[in-house]
Amino acid sequence: MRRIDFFDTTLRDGEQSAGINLNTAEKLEIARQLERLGASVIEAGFPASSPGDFEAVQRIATTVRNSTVTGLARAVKSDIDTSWDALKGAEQPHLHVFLATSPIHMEYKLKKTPDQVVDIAVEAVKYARSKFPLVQWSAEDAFRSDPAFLVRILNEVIAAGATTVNIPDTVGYASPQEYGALFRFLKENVRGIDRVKLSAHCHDDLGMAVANSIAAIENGADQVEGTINGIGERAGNAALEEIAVALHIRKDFYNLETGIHLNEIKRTSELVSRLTGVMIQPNKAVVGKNAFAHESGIHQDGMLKNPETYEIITPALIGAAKEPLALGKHSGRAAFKDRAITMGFTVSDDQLNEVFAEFKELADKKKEITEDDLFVLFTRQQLEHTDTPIYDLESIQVQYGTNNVPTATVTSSTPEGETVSVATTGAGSVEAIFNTLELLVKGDVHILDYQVSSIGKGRDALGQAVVNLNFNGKQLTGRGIAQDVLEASAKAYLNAINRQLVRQSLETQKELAVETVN
Ligand SMILES: CC(=O)SCCNC(=O)CCNC(=O)[C@H](O)C(C)(C)COP(=O)(O)OP(=O)(O)OC[C@H]1O[C@@H](n2cnc3c(N)ncnc32)[C@H](O)[C@@H]1OP(=O)(O)O
Ligand SMILES: CC(C)C(=O)C(=O)O
Repeated sequence: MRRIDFFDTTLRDGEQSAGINLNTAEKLEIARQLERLGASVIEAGFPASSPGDFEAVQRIATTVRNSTVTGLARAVKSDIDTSWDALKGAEQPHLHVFLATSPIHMEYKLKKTPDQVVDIAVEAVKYARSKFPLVQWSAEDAFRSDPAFLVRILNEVIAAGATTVNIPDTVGYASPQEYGALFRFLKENVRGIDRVKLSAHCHDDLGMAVANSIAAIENGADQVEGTINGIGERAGNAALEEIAVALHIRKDFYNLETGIHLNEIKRTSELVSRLTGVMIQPNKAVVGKNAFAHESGIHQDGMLKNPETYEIITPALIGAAKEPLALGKHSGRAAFKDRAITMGFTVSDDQLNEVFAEFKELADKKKEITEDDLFVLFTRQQLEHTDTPIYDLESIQVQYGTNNVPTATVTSSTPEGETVSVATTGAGSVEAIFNTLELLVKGDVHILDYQVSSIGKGRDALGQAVVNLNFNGKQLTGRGIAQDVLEASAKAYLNAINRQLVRQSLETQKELAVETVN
């Protein structure tokens, strides 16, 4: 049976969504889960773009073994060299190098003639192949390129040693018929195209990314690229979980296999949503909260008589069937560890002891510990390990009354190692907290977005806050979880600020390392 490879770019194109910033521990956790999901290729980042991306790609390349790990590079020698340093420890070092081929990108962005673009692409692929056994070349904005020019440049990059060629619809402009026709045309006209992998990369600006990816598959693509939950630049990328489930459910029509373990989809989707802070719309295909909810009487009647009347996908297929609650206040370490492993987490004994203590604390406060709560405990544990001095919230007190001015008092340790208490007022409790924290961090902070949600069900569910803010000119997203939403809000704010401190510290370390070498 023909196989379609899944190239996951959640950690690169997905992270390019406005406001998403993942740290290395979060990226590693997502990469491990993508490996379990069965992604053929994981694009872990853009190593030359920042020390943080470099570190994450390097960690993922040396950790993941069952998926190929790649990183993105411009057609520039220094980007390729930096990517090699990040990726050389991988099982099968793979580079993804790109250059735009559409008239508008060549003329206005690159300021190069088509001939120059061909030469730069060929040189970059040859140079990349002198280091990497696997090199994917992407024609950025391929769909808006002249098809004859695409044939010419693809002939050249394949001759230069590209092992995969990718034909992106960078701005989400294609319709399925047109995108499929382009793949058929390239299959029929490019020399050596059957010797390399042919890849599709679609964006969702007109809501057609998944349909376009499937059209490419129908017309000869060997690989599809996309992200979990469809996150990504602007309107996002093709949602990989939707493509995988569509190919499975309509196997009778497509007759293809993918290597994707469908029962890992729900867990992967939740992990990505929680760590990025990007909520999943309730009616989203496959992973939305309502994807399996049958509300109206006629549908419910049909479901009761025969579920197949209205249900084409079962929750169990994507791993969404919930286990009965197994853990509570009286549970011990063995059952707890077993549950962590079943949920797909990799935790050392030290980490386990730490999370177990938090679990016991939570079990004292809550009647029921759900899988959602456990998920929060495990992911939080992965987030908060850093050697960089950061702000650590010790306590928060808020005075609120309908006839009082809300006042917040925060006590926190600072990166300088002091413990300070600050207090001020605001128009509401949350504003009072944010104003107080702004005094604490002594910076220029603008709140761009703020969301609060509950994790799990019931009135004693944990509260999650996501704060998107601008701190001294940098856009950052922070997440906080606590029993109380005000505490969660303060934690989310400080989490965003701490991310910038960790990033700055990585940049300083890199500059010092460069100075030492020089
Ligand atoms: C379609 C996509 O998703 S492509 C991936 C997009 N992702 C990102 O851009 C995220 C990471 N990017 C970054 O951190 C920065 O843009 C960097 C570090 C890569 C470069 O930063 P800077 O050196 O400041 O350059 P800046 O971003 O302003 O401009 C990009 C430059 O790269 C050039 N360029 C763009 N694509 C390519 C390419 N594929 N190959 C070679 N050069 C390229 C542009 O023409 C421009 O060159 P110019 O400065 O001579 O005009
Ligand atoms: C780098 C390429 C593959 C890309 O992200 C795009 O064209 O959208």
